[in-house]
Amino acid sequence: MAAMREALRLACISRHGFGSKVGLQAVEPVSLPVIDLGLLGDGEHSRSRPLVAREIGRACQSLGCFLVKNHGIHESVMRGALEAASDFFDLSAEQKAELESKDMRKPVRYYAGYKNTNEARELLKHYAHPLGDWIRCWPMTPRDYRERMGRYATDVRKIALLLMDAILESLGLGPAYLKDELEKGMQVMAVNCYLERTQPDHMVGLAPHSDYGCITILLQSCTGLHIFDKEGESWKEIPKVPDTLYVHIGDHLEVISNGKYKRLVHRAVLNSEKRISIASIHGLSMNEKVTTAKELVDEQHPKRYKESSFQDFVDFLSSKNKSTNGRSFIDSLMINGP
Ligand SMILES: O=C(O)CCC(=O)C(=O)O
Ligand SMILES: [Fe+2]
Repeated sequence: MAAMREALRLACISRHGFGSKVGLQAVEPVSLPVIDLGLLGDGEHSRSRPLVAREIGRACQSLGCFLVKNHGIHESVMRGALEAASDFFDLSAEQKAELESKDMRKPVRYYAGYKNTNEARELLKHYAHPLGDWIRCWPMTPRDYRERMGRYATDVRKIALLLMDAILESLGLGPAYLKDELEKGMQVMAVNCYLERTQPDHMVGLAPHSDYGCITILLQSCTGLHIFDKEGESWKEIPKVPDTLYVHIGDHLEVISNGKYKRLVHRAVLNSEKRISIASIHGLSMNEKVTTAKELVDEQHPKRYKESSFQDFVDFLSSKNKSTNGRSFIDSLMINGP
């Protein structure tokens, strides 16, 4: 009887839909390119650098994501960040509620999805760059949260800058392209905690979406991230590969590249254990407009996106469901519509 109910339930859930209801249907792990960052960091004249940049470009253009190894972040720093996050979510509901807000504009915000929705997710979102400006707004408890998360934030940002440099190079944009803007850019950390999957499982993780920034670097305690593979038209699971970090493309890189590199639609599902993920989102600063590189616009490739800033994204989120007709942020930027 239970098996029949399960079979019926699986048959009811659309296999490829973008719907937020995520069942237990089998989702294959995806095979991801693994980029050796050790070969990128050797300075601009390293012989391997152009090859690695090309490899990154290929990954951006095909799947829209890849893993990085030899990234230089010590295992203890990554473990420390995951533990600090876990310790924060272990605090009492009252303690966490002190940071609770529905205001998307707040630089530090706690949100418990299970309170009002069927999302079994808690989120602590905080700005992280410039770190000195924001860290004093981060949670004061657990006592070592700021130190442990701060160390990871600093390290992961270095990787983001290195990767953005290589990604822009792979687009044929000069070595100084957006260098200053990225140096001054935003880093937002979405620290997520998903409850373990229980039966009956009417709860979901995180609904399908793309991230607003240029790139997202994700650290996870166990599997639960799915990406939408456009070619296979199916969801695929991101494996957890020891010592690697996972990277995917956000809306603003799609805009810069005039659609050559597409944002990656992804979702999170529940695991049989509590899951922590830390998504570090990197882009230009609050009021800096992101525009399509003019080098990538010509008669055959007319400009496809309007310019926008991080502030525009936050405003968009704040007005969602009021005036956006269910459209995503990137849809709202497309000159000829989605
Ligand atoms: O938990 C995950 O794996 C994904 C999190 C995510 O997509 C986000 O925070 O934007
Ligand atoms: Fe995301």
